Amino acid sequence: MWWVRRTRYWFSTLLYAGGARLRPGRRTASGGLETPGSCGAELQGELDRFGGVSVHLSRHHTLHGLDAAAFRRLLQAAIQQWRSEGRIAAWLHIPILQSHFIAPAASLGFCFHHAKPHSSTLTLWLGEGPSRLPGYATHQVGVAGAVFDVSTRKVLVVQDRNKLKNMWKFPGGLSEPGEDIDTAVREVFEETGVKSEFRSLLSIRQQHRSPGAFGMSDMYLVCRLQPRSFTINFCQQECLKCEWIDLENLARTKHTTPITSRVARLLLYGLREGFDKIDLSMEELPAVYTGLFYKLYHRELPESYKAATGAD
Ligand SMILES: NC(=O)C1=CN([C@@H]2O[C@H](COP(=O)(O)OP(=O)(O)OC[C@H]3O[C@@H](n4cnc5c(N)ncnc54)[C@H](O)[C@@H]3O)[C@@H](O)[C@H]2O)C=CC1
Ligand SMILES: [Mg+2]
Repeated sequence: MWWVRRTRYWFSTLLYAGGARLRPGRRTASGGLETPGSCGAELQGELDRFGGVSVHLSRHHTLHGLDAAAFRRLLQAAIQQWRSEGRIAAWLHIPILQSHFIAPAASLGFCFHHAKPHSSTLTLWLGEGPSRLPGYATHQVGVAGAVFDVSTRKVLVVQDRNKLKNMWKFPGGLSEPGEDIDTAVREVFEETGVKSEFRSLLSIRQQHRSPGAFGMSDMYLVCRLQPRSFTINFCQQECLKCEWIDLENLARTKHTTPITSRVARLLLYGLREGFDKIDLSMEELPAVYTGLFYKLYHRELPESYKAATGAD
């Protein structure tokens, strides 16, 4: 019951963060603050395991109607308190409709950490020396499917409608948050109408400063998929063409991208020597965090090694 544990953890951190909870005062009719100790506006934080304080403004109903200057005073008092308590960082989660609190927070040293469609998160390092807070996510993950039919030796390829050069490539696209590498199965179906099953991971490309990733880094993974249907019904918005083509032709043609050409040669090698020579197969394992699982990809380990400790 991981969620029971999580709920308990949340309450205990909230209680432990009692010191991080402030009552600097209440707004008066004139917009000022009354003396500390009175009830009213307060910034209630949760302590994280590193000693940082996290404040979710959406949980602070007393902030409604507060102007930027009053919020700045409240936050300034809170920062002073957190410093005196030895907190190492402050995290401020601001709903988009309370974005007028961003400027006063920035004037006190807060910077953007990340933004989601309906909220932004700002941080302030309070510890010694330069900030040790990790940055936000830096990569996007694109997954493509090399759908290969062993009996006909044909592989499914598309030409992108939005590209300047029309090269053959494997159908694929960006992984949604929380989605597994078998994004490839979904993307292949959405782009081509062909149903398939995941077999293995074949290659990983990492590229930095990618224009398609808003200047961030791009991981592009190609999977080997087994076709479960063959009729093509391709997406007209994304693709110009979609065909089953001979694998040897794909390995030879100039009308393809270098990565597609390399993976075609990898598939040819697998076809001749056995796919176990090229496949990174997948196994689902329990994570150290209770209730969570992950998928691990590597070359097949012989049974005799699976339980081995490494000692002779
Ligand atoms: N070597 C290869 O064979 C290639 C590999 N890739 C990799 O494929 C992955 C991405 O796959 P895609 O098929 O491009 O993604 P995708 O299939 O998830 O979505 C692409 C579609 O999103 C829409 N779109 C994207 N950016 C847009 C924008 N700025 N404005 C409006 N619409 C927009 C367009 O409709 C586009 O057709 C990346 O990891 C990339 O590195 C991409 C091209 C070639
Ligand atoms: Mg695509």
